[in-house]
Amino acid sequence: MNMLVDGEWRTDAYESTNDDGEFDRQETSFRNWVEADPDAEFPAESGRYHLYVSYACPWAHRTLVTRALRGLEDVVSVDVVDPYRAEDGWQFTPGKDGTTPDSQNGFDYLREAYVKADPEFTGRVTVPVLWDKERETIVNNESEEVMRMLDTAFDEFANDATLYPEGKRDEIDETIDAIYEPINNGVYRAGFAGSQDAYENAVSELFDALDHWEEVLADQRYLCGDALTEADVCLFTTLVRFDDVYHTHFKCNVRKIAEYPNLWNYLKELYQLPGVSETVRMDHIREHYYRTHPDINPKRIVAVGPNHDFEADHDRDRIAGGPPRELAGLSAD
Ligand SMILES: N[C@@H](CCC(=O)N[C@@H](CS)C(=O)NCC(=O)O)C(=O)O
Repeated sequence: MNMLVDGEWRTDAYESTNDDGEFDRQETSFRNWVEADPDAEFPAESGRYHLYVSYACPWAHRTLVTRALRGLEDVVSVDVVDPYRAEDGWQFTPGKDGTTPDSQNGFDYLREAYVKADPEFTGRVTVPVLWDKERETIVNNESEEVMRMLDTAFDEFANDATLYPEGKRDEIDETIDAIYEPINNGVYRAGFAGSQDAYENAVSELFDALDHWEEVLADQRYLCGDALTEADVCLFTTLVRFDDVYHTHFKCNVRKIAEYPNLWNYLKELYQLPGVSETVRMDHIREHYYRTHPDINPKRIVAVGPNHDFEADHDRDRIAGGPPRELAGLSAD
């Protein structure tokens, strides 16, 4: 695998599975916070912060969905890397459909932004990255924290559709934690497993968790009750990729999401919220996964199905609750 070591790009640097063949996800390293306080080190301001993302990445996708749901498109800018991550890591390939140049630094590779932020940086070069245009540095590259900052620090510039309402915060945090290991990271633990046991454990935990949430969603609108929250954003970005890539490429093939009536309708409802469909680029998702992991898919052939219609009607209005008023009135198209 490829990473930076003391600011130098290395292609032979680390093992991502442990001795039992289990996938180990590394900790991210830039952990500063944007705050709604003009005296903070990183104060929330319109036009000051920038996201580097890949449309392929479920972690980066959380930040894009939050930005869309809070109406922050004109407040926080975005650049999009090439979905295909080759030897040199995430790359800017303007001209390829759906990608952008690096509008902030003019770099060819995302790793250059990491080195600019820390010339001695050691670690993986991951998306998402929240970049501060004023200090010219990385604020944070941990998706859960970037999502939280977009949702809570920018209220002055955002709509009122908070995804982290007071009174629900503990439950939201607990739910985000509860779905992380078996579901969000579980698909990776299955896909990158280096042993049969590690794979089977991951898959069985994954489908137990999906079965559980399928039941919860039978008579509850969202993961934490009547109101849409950050926990739903976190589940959404895994569910929307599931049948196209995790089911086949990561061998998570006990069931498809489309075979779970409640999860499937819930997924369609979230997809149809204003601004969300624009954040879903299935071409980038497919290309990234099928081409970027040659140890799993050596011929790099990109699977073409299943072409779900996420715009099809959903049945979630049968359950109490619904999207926040700010979003309910807007049409998805
Ligand atoms: N914990 C991080 C994980 C981010 C992450 O692993 N992103 C992947 C893309 S899906 C990445 O950039 N991987 C590059 C690499 O590992 O070299 C977060 O949630 O932000």
